[in-house]
Amino acid sequence: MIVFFGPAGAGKSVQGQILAARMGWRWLSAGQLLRDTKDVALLHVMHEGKMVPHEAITKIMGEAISKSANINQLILDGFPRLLEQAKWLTDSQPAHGRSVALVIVLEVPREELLKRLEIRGRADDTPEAIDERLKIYRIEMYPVLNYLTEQNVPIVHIDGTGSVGQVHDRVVAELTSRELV
Ligand SMILES: Nc1ncnc2c1ncn2[C@@H]1O[C@H](COP(=O)(O)OP(=O)(O)O)[C@@H](O)[C@H]1O
Repeated sequence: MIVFFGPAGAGKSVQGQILAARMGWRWLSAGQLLRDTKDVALLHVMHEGKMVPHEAITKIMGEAISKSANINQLILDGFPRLLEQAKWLTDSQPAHGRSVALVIVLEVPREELLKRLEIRGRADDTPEAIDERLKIYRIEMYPVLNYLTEQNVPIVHIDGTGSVGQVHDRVVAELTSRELV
């Protein structure tokens, strides 16, 4: 599994989808899987930019990972976001028969994130929800990355600015140097 990590607007989904399409891998986006449930209570939480309950997101991600048994490599996007999710993921690695090969942290300055989110204009991209999501990221990123470091999960920080193609090239160069492609 390769995890794309970063704040809202960093380009996790775009990069995750391009990489999956190019390599024949599967892209599993927490946000997309949650939206696909059409569950009114979950959608309400998402609309406020808050995190959905642990049980809900781990059930959805766990099922999606289990259903992907025949897929060579999985790209996780937007999961794990919280420490308890990171713990769940490393604890369930043996059950899934997969481990996290690399965490890619996409780095983009705040002003650029805000510009990108304004252009995206998704239903849950209200100023309040964006603020809340960026705040949660600032608070949670260190516990999650520290925990994964302690677990010897490789982490790389990649510059997420520039064109989609430029960022993709940086990602592929990193995966190539680690012999993951
Ligand atoms: N790992 C997660 N745990 C809990 N809630 C999540 C998680 N991932 C996504 N969500 C919910 O889905 C919303 C949209 O997430 P996502 O599509 O990844 O967009 P963004 O990258 O812009 O935050 C989040 O604001 C949150 O409510």
